[in-house]
Amino acid sequence: MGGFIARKPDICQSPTVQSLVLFSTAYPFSTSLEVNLPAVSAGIMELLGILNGHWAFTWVSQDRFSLPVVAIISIWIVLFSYMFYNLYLHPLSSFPGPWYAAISDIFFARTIVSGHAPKTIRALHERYGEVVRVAPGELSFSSASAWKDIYTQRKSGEIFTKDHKFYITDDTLRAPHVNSIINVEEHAKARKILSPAFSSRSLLDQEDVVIKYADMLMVAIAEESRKGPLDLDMYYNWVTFDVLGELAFGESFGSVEARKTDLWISTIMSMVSFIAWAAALYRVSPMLEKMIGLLVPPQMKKAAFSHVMSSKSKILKRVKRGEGEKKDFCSYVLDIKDEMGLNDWHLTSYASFLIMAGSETTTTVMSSLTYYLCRTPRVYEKLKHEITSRTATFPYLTAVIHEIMRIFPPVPFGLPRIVSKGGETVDGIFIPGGTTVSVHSWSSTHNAKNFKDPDSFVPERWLDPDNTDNFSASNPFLLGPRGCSGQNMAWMEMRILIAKMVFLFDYELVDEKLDWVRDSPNMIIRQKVELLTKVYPRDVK
Ligand code: HEM
Repeated sequence: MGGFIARKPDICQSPTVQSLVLFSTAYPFSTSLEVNLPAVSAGIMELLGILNGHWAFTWVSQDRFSLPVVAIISIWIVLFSYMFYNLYLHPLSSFPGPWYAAISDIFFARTIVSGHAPKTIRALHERYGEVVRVAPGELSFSSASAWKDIYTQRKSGEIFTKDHKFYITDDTLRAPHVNSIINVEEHAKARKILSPAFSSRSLLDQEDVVIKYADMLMVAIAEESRKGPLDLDMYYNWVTFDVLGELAFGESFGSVEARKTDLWISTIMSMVSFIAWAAALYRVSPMLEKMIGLLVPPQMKKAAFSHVMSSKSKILKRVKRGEGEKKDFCSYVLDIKDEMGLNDWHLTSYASFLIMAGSETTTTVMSSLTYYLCRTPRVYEKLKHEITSRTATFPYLTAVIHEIMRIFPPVPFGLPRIVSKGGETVDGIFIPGGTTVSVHSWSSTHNAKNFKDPDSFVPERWLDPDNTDNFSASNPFLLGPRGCSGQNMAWMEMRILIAKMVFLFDYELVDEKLDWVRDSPNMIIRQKVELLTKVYPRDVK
């Protein structure tokens, strides 16, 4: 027995215990809904005070446990109470979902970086229904009506804001850009200033650029295909990046011409993985996210850093060059530079986002379509017939593009938004304010309630007047004020590339066992998969 009065202060007064308690309460509850954080922390301190007055006090005073041990036990109690609270007392506790997703953010964080998020979340929807609690403060939806409820303006005039846990920004690697600005007014300003870049007039100029690079690509494919099978995913990547390079910086990456992947392109996937890791770590603890450099594989960190540095040098080169005859995307970003207080990191971030947003997505559509056309010769023949007969309009081509973006949405993830203060109704259900909500795109387009035979590639569904599918459940470009600005450009580019590919070539997959859905890892967006294809220029076969 030791003289505890002299040796042991009240454990609640210990700065170490206090900071541990505050940290362990603050960070888990910070992901929770409209919780009064000081009140929760005070409650837990009170609880520790009671413990201190009873067993902890006695046990420490009797030298059975040292102060650090009591602190650790106390933290376990706090964590246990947190999990218990999440499971049984939380405002979302009545929503369906697995217990392991409800108790902490770890399950969802792991899902983000697992590479299998679309499959995992779809399986949860199939098991628990159209609304699933995927994290303590987060609900995922898969119904058609939730899209409008979550992403468009509410009757009250409010818009659910983007969730900062996902759209993380800092002043260097992830400086805010048009897509990641959280503040509604600030975003509206940035979007408005950029809008001329996406007008119908600009689209006409952009079409010339797309045709130029699409023609170069066709020549490259025709010539290279004589040497053996081609990884078409890489070829599509070259062309979409070159187009965006020219449109964004007034200078392409020169990949189609050199038939070689630029360093910028080769590091972009590491940047996306880095962003996915940041989002995953931030959910577990903002402190962990700050240590991301120590936690992700060194090659990923190196590639992400090199990507940012090459983006920065590209944008600075563009700024130095000044305005040319034609405006590029950078011209519009530079127009808002002073008004919005953008520094070099912001400019880098804008450029990097615009290029990534406009190229990886389109590449995904092109590669996925090549795969599905090879696997569904009926559709390929029908499309070939439409394109080679040069009709005035191409309704089947349009249906094919809708269907490929349904079966393999380029952004398959649920884009998270925060329910406004006071709560709102989503899909007919009242959701408390502060809840993170999203429509999981992949689950919505593979929900059998929305689409018959959701795993079958059937473009005809988009043309059949008697079809009963719910087309409003497929929104590859999102809806509302935060929807894709470049969708007209994307449609134009996809139509040109697909029409040229189908007009000029027949193709066949080399790997008979390739399963595009199973074999495409996903980190927010699809990661690269080799799409080795034997290409036959039509008159050669
Ligand atoms: C098939 C191709 C494409 C798909 C499926 C697609 C999809 C999307 C989606 C889902 C968003 C919303 C992201 C979010 O809320 O976090 C988005 C935003 C955006 N996309 Fe696209 N996109 C495509 C092509 C393009 C192209 C070619 C451009 C042109 C550069 C572009 C520019 C943008 C921009 C600027 C935003 C941000 C809009 C804002 O926040 O105001 N996208 N896109």
